[in-house]
Amino acid sequence: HSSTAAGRSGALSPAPPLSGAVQKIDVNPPKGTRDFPPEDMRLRNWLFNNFREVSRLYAFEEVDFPVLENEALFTRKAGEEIKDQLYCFEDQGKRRVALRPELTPSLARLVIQKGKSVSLPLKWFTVGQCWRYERMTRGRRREHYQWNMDIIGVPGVMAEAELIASIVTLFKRIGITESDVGFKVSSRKVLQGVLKCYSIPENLFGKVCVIIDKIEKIPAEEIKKELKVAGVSEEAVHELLEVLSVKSLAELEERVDSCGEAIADLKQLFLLAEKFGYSKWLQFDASIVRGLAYYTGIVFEGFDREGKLRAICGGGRYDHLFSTFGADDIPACGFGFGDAVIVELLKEKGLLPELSLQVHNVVCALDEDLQAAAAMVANLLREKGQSVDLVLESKPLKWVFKRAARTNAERLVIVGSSEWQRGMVGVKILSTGEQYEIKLDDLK
Ligand SMILES: Nc1ccc(Br)nc1
Repeated sequence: HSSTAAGRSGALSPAPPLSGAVQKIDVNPPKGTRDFPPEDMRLRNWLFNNFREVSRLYAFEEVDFPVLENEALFTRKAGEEIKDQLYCFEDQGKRRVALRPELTPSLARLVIQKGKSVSLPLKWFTVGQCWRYERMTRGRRREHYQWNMDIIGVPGVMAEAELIASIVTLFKRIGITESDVGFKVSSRKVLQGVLKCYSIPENLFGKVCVIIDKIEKIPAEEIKKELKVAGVSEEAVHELLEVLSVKSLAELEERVDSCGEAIADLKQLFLLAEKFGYSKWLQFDASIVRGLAYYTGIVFEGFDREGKLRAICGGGRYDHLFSTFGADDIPACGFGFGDAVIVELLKEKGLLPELSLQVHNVVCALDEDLQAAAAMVANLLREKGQSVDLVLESKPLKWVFKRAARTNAERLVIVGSSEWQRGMVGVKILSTGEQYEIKLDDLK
């Protein structure tokens, strides 16, 4: 809304074209993006307030970053979809910039920027909009909001256990139980072990994980071909795919002796899950790798047990992200929790909350020259912390009653001239219909 003098006086506002034929703008938001009209915004605020409350319970500090970042933050060379779909452009200063597709690189950038001025461990959270440029052929969204929680500076799996605990807390708060969702958990150290066994160079690790993450999305032959093109030997490819189909930690222990570290981490995590009281939510699943190149250890994703939806959330350990930005490495882990799949799940489970506009008072003047008096009454109530929907034009009482019903007002405060002369106002309690007069000073 223009608050400049020009806006008020209209001095600079353009004159309507003489022809009167004004081309109607497209009132829809850009392709792949959403508006949040009041009802949708109430649901979003309800969800985000739960994100924030859980973050507070776990003593995480809120941080935020620009949605626009230097493109270099995301130009990893591991063939990730997130890179292929980067929403990037050259700005008017000829800088290569991008709308962030995820939040972790921004977080790492800020941690490096803060350097020695922050003491570890850091526990930071943010809720931010993330973008991708998806060819509209697939008609998917190009933006979503993610809740991110990250623990920076803790090498042990207590950090991952704490992060998963926070997500369990969130699920419980919104009515989701372990019969609705679970977490598939694995460790990328399993793959690292295999690659080492077959002396595949370390620098292929990220790329191999990104390819393997597509295992349920593209045929195995395609996976094998991409791995071979990436430089993985035939026998290593075979062993990789074998390992991914292992069904239990015990079986993994038997099969691959190079997974010692992975198994130790996973055993520790399942033990901690027991202590945290959420072991029923977890299951080992060797095929879980996640599609981000920078994970290096435990990885996990929240899934719906009916198998109808995409992953609800996902995360893991990323101990070398900082060195890819030219800084000293700091052990780190975190997760992202999107705002879309969870709403689909709540719909499926009939758990969407009923959220309506709630107003304490509708205040109206019975005639034009009492508008100022009505404004005084509104001000008095607002100073007492009460919400007031002040009727801003003279309207028939019938209109006011309808308005009060639509805003679920608790009561109607009517300013009429005879009452006002006596320092009184009329009150109608809308739930009971009870009606009475009250001295202005006694209005609370
Ligand atoms: N990374 C990303 C960004 C935006 C959407 Br929608 N999905 C994934």
